[in-house]
Amino acid sequence: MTTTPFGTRLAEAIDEYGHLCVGLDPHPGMLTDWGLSDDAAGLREFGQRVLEACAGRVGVIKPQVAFYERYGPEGMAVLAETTSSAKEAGLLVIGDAKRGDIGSTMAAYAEAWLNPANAFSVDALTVSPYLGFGSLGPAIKAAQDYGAGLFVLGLTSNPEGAEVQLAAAGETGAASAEQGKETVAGSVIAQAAAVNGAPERLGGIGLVIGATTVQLAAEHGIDLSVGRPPILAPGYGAQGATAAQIRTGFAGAWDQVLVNSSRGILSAGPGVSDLVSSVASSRADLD
Ligand SMILES: O=C(O)c1cc(=O)[nH]c(=O)n1[C@@H]1O[C@H](COP(=O)(O)O)[C@@H](O)[C@H]1O
Repeated sequence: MTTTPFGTRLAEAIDEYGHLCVGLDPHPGMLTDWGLSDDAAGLREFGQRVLEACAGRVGVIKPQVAFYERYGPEGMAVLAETTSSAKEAGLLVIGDAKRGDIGSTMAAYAEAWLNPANAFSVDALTVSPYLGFGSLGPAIKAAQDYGAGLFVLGLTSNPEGAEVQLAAAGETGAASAEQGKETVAGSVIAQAAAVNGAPERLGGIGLVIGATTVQLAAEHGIDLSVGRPPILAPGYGAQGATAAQIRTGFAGAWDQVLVNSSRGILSAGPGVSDLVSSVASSRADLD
């Protein structure tokens, strides 16, 4: 059975449901605010309510793995269950696990998260290239083999990211980068673009570019539209970026962008109808 490539599936989801991605970040304080227990049962109920609010209203959700991992095996079982229910409801799932390791270990992470036969299988995974872009090779191969996607951390939304991401690129990275090659992030972004080639609509190897930091791309001569990577843009809402700033910041790359909102949506809970209203107003704000 051939799977439609992730870039194509994501482009269709954006066309149908717009640019909003809802983040499932069940902070312990949020479970309490929702009147739920701070355990796996609370986590399960949280996920069911968010999925009910999202199904048929957004195209993509992004569970943040750390909030499940902290409940041990029971939490990870809830993650697998929530992911599988989301897929059944027609949602694309980005697993936000930010994996990154030496190549041989990266291959095992890629199998765990991208092989559809495995319990945590997601449509796309967030990965860190800061052990060197080449260390992601096995994950890129797995993504291509399984028709899955990756979102490679480029310019992250947190202010501390700049000390690494905007440092001068070393010899190897700079030599292989054709644009924005002066910085580490520019080199990473250029190498992701090279893997994508020239896709019709969106490639399978995406980037994470913070909604709060996107202006750094233009300031450092980085063209985000080369290779048409899908772009996951966290930072809308709780971290302060507005829809107007995001549209201006991404400019010509806007049709590649998926804007994540986690606390901005979830703080409307615990009622499903309030979550639905919050999803609708964020979608209208962004679209
Ligand atoms: O990869 C991510 O999703 C990510 C990258 C980044 O640069 N900044 C960032 O905030 N994120 C994630 O996006 C989500 C943002 O959550 P809110 O600030 O509550 O909307 C969290 O799950 C973060 O882990």
